[in-house]
Amino acid sequence: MPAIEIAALRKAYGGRPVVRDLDLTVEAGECFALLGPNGAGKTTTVEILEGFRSRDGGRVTVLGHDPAAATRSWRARTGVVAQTTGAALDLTVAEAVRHFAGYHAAPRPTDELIDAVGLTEQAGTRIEALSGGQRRRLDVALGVQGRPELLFLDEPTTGLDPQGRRQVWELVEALRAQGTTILLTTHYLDEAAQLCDRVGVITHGQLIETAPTAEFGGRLRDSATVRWRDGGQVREVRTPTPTAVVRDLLAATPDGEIEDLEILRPTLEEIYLALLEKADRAAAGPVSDDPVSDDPVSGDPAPDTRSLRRGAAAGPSDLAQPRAPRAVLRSGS
Ligand SMILES: Nc1ncnc2c1ncn2[C@@H]1O[C@H](COP(=O)(O)OP(=O)(O)OP(=O)(O)O)[C@@H](O)[C@H]1O
Repeated sequence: MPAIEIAALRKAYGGRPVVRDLDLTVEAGECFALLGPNGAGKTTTVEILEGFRSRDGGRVTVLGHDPAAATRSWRARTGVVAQTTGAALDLTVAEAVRHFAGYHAAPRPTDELIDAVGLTEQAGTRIEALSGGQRRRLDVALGVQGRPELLFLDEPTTGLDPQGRRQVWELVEALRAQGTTILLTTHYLDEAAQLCDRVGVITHGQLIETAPTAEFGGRLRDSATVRWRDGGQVREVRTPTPTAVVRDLLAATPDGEIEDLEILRPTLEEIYLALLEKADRAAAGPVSDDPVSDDPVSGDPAPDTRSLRRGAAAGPSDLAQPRAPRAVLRSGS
């Protein structure tokens, strides 16, 4: 049985829809990352799944139950790291952890848990005296304290320093290895790529893309940028067929040496931003969906390889601003 099943979920605030016919299935043991811009509807969706927010329509099943009718035993099987902390500020870290241990049947040992989130030195510090990042670490500790089957992580590493992020990642990886299902919302694409099996992108309350992390972006991922230098000028073409572009370039290069030739693939972040731009364009009006006639990342027209020859005038897509995608091949002088 999937850990989470959502069908046609709807939610509006004051008549304004913020979750619109959302469908999603998360399998047991899976880590799923929900990405999306501010206000996209991520927290609203997650809070409905947690049983903390009502829905207006659709079917939702979490660990076999409707969270709208959450029971104590069902809650004990889920862990929540929300965006805002709930622990009393005058407790020390250790007191808070011991206090919340009482809510769980088999809590993780206090010292082990505090150590796992890197708060051992702050165990005797009052929560009100912790930095924002240290409080976030405590939130994470309290969310995983009850060894949940399903863990909701709402932007768990926002505000953490790089070391804190790594510690939370290690904790999440350990939980995954133990079979915990994880639903993670994040603005960090590297975090989604590092931790999760699948990612989904939500914008305007709709899921516009769901894919295994390795396949995220579909044909956007297949788009490449061929960049080279021609007479001191940087030239650039975006294309789904970089080999053909390089072949044309070589044919037009008498000495067989293309200066500063690079073939670059879009980063996860570029793919994500391209998906959002496309969704924004679709929301604003009809767009072309033809994979050949449009460059899927830039939205530019497909390159005319005839214009690649040295000395030929470059069209607008040929000279698009370089955007520093990840290099996968580099050659040249
Ligand atoms: N209780 C509420 N009453 C009215 N509007 C709300 C309420 N909670 C959220 N919203 C609105 O619903 C929309 C979606 O909010 P939500 O918090 O789900 O987005 P999000 O994707 O989690 O954003 P972020 O990345 O900023 O956390 C936003 O426009 C927000 O202002």
